[in-house]
Amino acid sequence: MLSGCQIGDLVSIYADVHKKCKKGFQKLFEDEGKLFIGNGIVKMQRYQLFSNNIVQKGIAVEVKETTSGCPSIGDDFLPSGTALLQNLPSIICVACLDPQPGDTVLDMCASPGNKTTHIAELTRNQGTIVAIDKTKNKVKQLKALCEKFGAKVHCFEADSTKIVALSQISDKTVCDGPPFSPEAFDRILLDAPCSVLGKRPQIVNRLSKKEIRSYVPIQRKLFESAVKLLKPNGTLVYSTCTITLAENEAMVAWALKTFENLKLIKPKITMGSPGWAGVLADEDRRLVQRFGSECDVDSVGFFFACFVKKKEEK
Ligand SMILES: C[S@@+](CC[C@H](N)C(=O)[O-])C[C@H]1O[C@@H](n2cnc3c(N)ncnc32)[C@H](O)[C@@H]1O
Repeated sequence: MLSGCQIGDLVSIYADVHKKCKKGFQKLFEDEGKLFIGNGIVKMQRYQLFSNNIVQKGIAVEVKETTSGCPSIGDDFLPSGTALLQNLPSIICVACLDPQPGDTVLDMCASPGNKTTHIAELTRNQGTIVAIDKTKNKVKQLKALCEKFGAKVHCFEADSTKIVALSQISDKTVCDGPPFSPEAFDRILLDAPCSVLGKRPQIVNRLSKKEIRSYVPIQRKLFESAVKLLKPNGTLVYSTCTITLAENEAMVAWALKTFENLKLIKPKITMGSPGWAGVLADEDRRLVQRFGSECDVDSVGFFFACFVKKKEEK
């Protein structure tokens, strides 16, 4: 922000891709990593942003136009607790989990709880919903969001790769938290930790190839827990907000090969494009749902697949 900028001035907004612009820099910043992203109106002056001992909170520049075309939608857009804005594929993937009143549902990787609250809404708060996340702070966020929306959810801090009991537990219910008896849930959402390459807008990504590849082992372990915890005839939705073949189609191919009792099914809503070629049979590619830049629907990069657990024949 240039010296002399006044509240109400129209200014251009740039991303500093190479992180070279120092806080409080007074001269015009020039760098090849300076990327124009939109225009806005000044709401705070330099001294409010850069003086010592100032708690930097609030809106400094109100965005009016963006190169991405996305509207600026903050917390003030709608009254608190009335609606939660989500990207289209995230909404569709929970709609395809199709939770019903009375169902016992597990959200294995739930924080901050966007999909959990949607699940509660679809069950009309008449299901038994269990939501897990790995760290204390994330569970705090999850509980806060559920509370804000009046979603009746049992939230627990746990590693979802380690939540399956070795055998049936008779003296406790899923509401008491993990470990859970095998085959305890009607529906399971595995919205897996992933390389998040589908996020938009994404001006720059600093993940190394090693980091991008690091998610598959944990996704497989989570999948193993999910299959064990699913009731026969139960529904499992696996989703990621990334675009790699390894975390998406290849994960589905691995699951179908590893768990003979798992069947890929056609989702209730099919707005996504077929999966990428290479690892899945053509009929299976048509069942999985891929979203992203080269797909028909204009949305973030996202992937999901719906499975049903076949009943064992006796
Ligand atoms: C894609 S985010 C979930 C987003 C969430 N479903 C939503 O819609 O708001 C993945 C989450 O998985 C959590 N996570 C990662 N590893 C986990 C594990 N082993 N057990 C449980 N949660 C885990 C992360 O903390 C993160 O919050």
